[in-house]
Amino acid sequence: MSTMVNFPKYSHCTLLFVQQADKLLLGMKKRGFGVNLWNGFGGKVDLNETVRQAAIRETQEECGITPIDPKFLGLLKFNMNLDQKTIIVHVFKSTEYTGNITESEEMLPKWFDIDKINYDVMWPDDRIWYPDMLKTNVFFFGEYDFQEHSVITSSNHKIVKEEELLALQKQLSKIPLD
Ligand SMILES: Nc1nc2c([nH]c(=O)n2[C@H]2C[C@H](O)[C@@H](COP(=O)(O)OP(=O)(O)OP(=O)(O)O)O2)c(=O)[nH]1
Repeated sequence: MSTMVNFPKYSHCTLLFVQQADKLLLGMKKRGFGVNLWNGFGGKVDLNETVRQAAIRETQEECGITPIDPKFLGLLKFNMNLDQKTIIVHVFKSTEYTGNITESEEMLPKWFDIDKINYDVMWPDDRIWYPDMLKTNVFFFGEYDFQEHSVITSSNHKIVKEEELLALQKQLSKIPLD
């Protein structure tokens, strides 16, 4: 039985990664939630857009590129005790993009060697699910209880089938994927 604490208020976010061979494009968040942490590109889904549209838009806004054919590969559910809300994050990955990588007001983008990713300067859950996110054709679901923004009190990460992920997406989010 799950011991996770679910809060009534949900917010729906995206996170998009660009991975090419042994490199991953990340951005250092320059302001707001998760400031100074390296992360994929993303943010809140706006009214009247699909989750995938939000993932593309946020990436364009934050680092100037348009990701091609982003694949939906994971869902993260964060129960934030401090803010008394649950954040649902839809995770995507692209291998191709158009445009030039540029710094924005929100993010400083940089390519990392995958084997040199420094999880000490990232959200604490990232070290749990990145290894699966970095694989090909692996789909995952994770649920995390946060005490403060840097402290996880319980976690549950699992690999799922793509159909299960799509069913979970429908269950957890009223916003359509496409
Ligand atoms: N890697 C990782 N990303 C997380 C975690 N928690 C969390 O919200 N995120 C991501 C999801 C979103 O991409 C981002 C938060 O979105 P945001 O607050 O920057 O949203 P936004 O760009 O719409 O911001 P704003 O315009 O309202 O300032 O952080 C986490 O634990 N790990």
